[in-house]
Amino acid sequence: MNPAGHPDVKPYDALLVLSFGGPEKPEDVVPFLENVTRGRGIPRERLEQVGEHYFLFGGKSPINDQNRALIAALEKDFADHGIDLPVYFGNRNWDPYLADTLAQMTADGVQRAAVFATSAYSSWSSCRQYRENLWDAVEQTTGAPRLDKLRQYYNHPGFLEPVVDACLEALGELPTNGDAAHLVFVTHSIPTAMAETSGAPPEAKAQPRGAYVKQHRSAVDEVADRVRAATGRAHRHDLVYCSRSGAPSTPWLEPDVNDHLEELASDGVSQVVLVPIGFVSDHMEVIYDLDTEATATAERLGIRAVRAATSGTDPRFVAMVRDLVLERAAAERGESPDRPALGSLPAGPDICGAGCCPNPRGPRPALCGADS
Ligand SMILES: CC1=C(CCC(=O)O)c2cc3nc(cc4[nH]c(cc5[nH]c(cc1n2)c(C)c5CCC(=O)O)c(CCC(=O)O)c4C)C(CCC(=O)O)=C3C
Ligand SMILES: [Fe+2]
Repeated sequence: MNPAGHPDVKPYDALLVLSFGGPEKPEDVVPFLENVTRGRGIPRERLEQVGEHYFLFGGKSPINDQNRALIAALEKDFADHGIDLPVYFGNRNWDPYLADTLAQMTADGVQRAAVFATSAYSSWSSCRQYRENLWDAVEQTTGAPRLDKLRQYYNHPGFLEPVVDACLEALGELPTNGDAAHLVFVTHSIPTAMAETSGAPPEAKAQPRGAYVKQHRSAVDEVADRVRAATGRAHRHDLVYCSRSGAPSTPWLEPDVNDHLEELASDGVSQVVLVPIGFVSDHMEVIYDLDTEATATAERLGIRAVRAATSGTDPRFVAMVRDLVLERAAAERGESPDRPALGSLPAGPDICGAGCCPNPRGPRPALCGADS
């Protein structure tokens, strides 16, 4: 508490919500895809397909609106808790671009901001690439504020508890309350090489190499345990992947959700809940890869599929962001805050380890790490 009796956010004077970005209208789709894939060797064919996913939804991704809704919920939550902290919004791949937002924060006199990225797990794509983006933006901005990226939150109760409830709700929509339903936990596929080096530098033989999959398994087991405790039934469950990209010759994490559904159908499974455990809102991967493509696959196979909700603006998820800011602020003041974490892995570090989650295309400077 600060002298006014409000939670103490010192040394922070702003929060930055950092996300992926997405197109807002059809003309944005191609330039957006160019931003995402510059220098990545994504085959032209794949890009055309992904463009079609966006055009199917009018050329607009829901992700920016969802982030604006999260920010509105955060502003209300902060106000309700007597926290005076402006919230800024910056993206990696689309307007509002991170560099523009940082220039605005600088002009507004922000000195030191906490950064919340809309990506819960560790890997180059989901963590270090955002840290590289922060470095680049700070480099371009004279007098930029100091930025502290908040820890990964895949095992935070405020992230996992809404997922448990979403599973229960989805089960309730199935005949006989999803008695025999499989829980199909889905996350974004990444190249297996990126998955292996996630969490630690390539030369490290020790834990936590392979953090991306380990973190997902820990989250999945925790949710499945809690669903079992609530229903009194042990639902069979698996971790599978969506949105594979890249060259066909590069191995990515498998099985793909559609192949997995084929497998389940041949085992006689007739009900599934698709749980987007890798995502925090219903962006394009969720509404296309799961709600459109995987749902059509399930239908074709005679499997009844219900998709569980993402955290979105669930009040517990919003409160988690507040808790992460307060936790980090306390740590930066030299206190020893509680670090809530569920499952088999401890709360992640505030400062990423040296060389963790390396960039597959070679080292690039990144903010918010022991090697920054
Ligand atoms: C781990 C991970 C997350 C989850 C963590 C996080 O949220 O950050 C994520 C999220 C997202 N990915 C998104 C969109 C895209 N990702 C692509 C390509 C890629 N993603 C990768 C990984 C991830 N991606 C990778 C290794 C590539 C290959 C190219 C590269 O090495 O970078 C491509 C290119 C086309 C294609 O090939 O699919 C697009 C359009 C959107 C926006 C959705 C919307 O618009 O609503 C979101 C939230
Ligand atoms: Fe992606």
